[in-house]
Amino acid sequence: MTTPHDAVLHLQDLGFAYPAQPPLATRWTTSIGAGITLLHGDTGSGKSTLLRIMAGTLAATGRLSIAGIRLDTAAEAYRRNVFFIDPDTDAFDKVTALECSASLRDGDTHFDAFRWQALVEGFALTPHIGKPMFMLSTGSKRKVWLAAALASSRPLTLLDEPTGGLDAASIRCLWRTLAGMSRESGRAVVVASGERVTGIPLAATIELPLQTGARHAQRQG
Ligand SMILES: Nc1ncnc2c1ncn2[C@@H]1O[C@H](COP(=O)(O)OP(=O)(O)OP(=O)(O)O)[C@@H](O)[C@H]1O
Repeated sequence: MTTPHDAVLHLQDLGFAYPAQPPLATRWTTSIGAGITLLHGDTGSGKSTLLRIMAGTLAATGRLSIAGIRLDTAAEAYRRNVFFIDPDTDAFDKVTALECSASLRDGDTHFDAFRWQALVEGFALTPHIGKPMFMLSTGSKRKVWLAAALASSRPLTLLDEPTGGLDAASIRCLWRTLAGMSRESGRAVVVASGERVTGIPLAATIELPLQTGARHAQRQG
């Protein structure tokens, strides 16, 4: 089990509820270590909400830290350590896929340009890379974000339903890449999915809904 000491992301006493709704988390403490962690639950169980909280874009009670950097005291540094794109965003609609990719790697000094290129080819994105994002299909947009996410060197990458809208060949490319990344030290990837993930080694699985007051709720694999 990942301890706070070897955690990439540590959550301490996390609490969150939408107004007039039951809490999604109550004093939840857990550590997410290197490798692939599956955040698994049915529709509406809170996967996207928890990803936004982990990304530091949705406020919750409790304490979050990445590699020791706390969100409450060093928000900018914390967010620089996370790669997260809300799949519903229209923030990149006016730029081309290539410009979007450049903006997503901005400030990421160890961005892996070779892996990015391999992913662009593996996702068959090459014919679309010069098009404005608003012209791309849901699946192609997701591929642009995934290529940037998987080539990023940020310690924490958050992927929300990454297979949504992807063709079978791209899904195979995604899992192959994630399987390779599962062995990278100091790099944590959280995959939120309503489907179980088989065929790649998982460091841990977090099941939603969370147990009230759960401590280290995840189980291995
Ligand atoms: N802005 C909001 N205000 C109030 N309730 C919300 C808001 N966003 C989500 N919810 C509710 O919170 C719960 C969790 O939503 P969330 O989108 O996090 O779940 P999810 O597991 O990602 O679902 P899906 O698999 O459908 O994407 C749902 O009941 C949803 O209706």
